[in-house]
Amino acid sequence: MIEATLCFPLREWTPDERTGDDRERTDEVLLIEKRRGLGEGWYNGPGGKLENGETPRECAVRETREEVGLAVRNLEKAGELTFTLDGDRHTFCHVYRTRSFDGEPTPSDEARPEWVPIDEVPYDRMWEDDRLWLPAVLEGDTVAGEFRFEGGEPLDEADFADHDLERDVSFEDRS
Ligand SMILES: Nc1ncnc2c1[nH]c(=O)n2[C@H]1C[C@H](O)[C@@H](COP(=O)(O)OP(=O)(O)OP(=O)(O)O)O1
Repeated sequence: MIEATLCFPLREWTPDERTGDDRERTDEVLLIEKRRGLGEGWYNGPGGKLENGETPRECAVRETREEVGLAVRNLEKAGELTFTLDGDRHTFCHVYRTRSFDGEPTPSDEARPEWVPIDEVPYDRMWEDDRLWLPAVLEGDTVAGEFRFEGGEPLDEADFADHDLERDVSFEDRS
């Protein structure tokens, strides 16, 4: 089974007096438009597969740096998601959020970053399961879930079948 991570950097959006942009204050989340690999063309958080010897937290920090050039710190564990394919466990994904980071997001070969107000997340351009668990993560809750896909590899072309989801979960493993 693949072990992977997702990281959702958050910031408070403040009105811009210079440009007169005075939309209501809201949080924004840094999403990426994936340029290659699994989920290509869809929005997601920065993240990817663990490398040898790496902890999930180290992986989330590395992937966020590699994909969008942001140095994230103080990651808070927000979710544990299992994706199954045709009844077999395919990917186990650790989800983090953070409000601590240095740098400005910049595009890479893998990803185009975009700050998005949390009430405008483009769920119609994301993995089908994201709309089920990401709102809770962006609201500060914790989640654990299993999301079942059917139809064979690759996972991003399989059909989303059903799921189980728990909120307000505590994680024994603080990785
Ligand atoms: N169903 C679903 N919803 C939301 N997010 C995901 C899924 N399935 C997934 O695999 N994912 C996430 C988990 C990972 O963050 C990415 C997939 O990682 P990938 O881009 O393949 O990993 P990298 O290590 O960056 O890839 P390569 O470097 O090997 O190209 O999607």
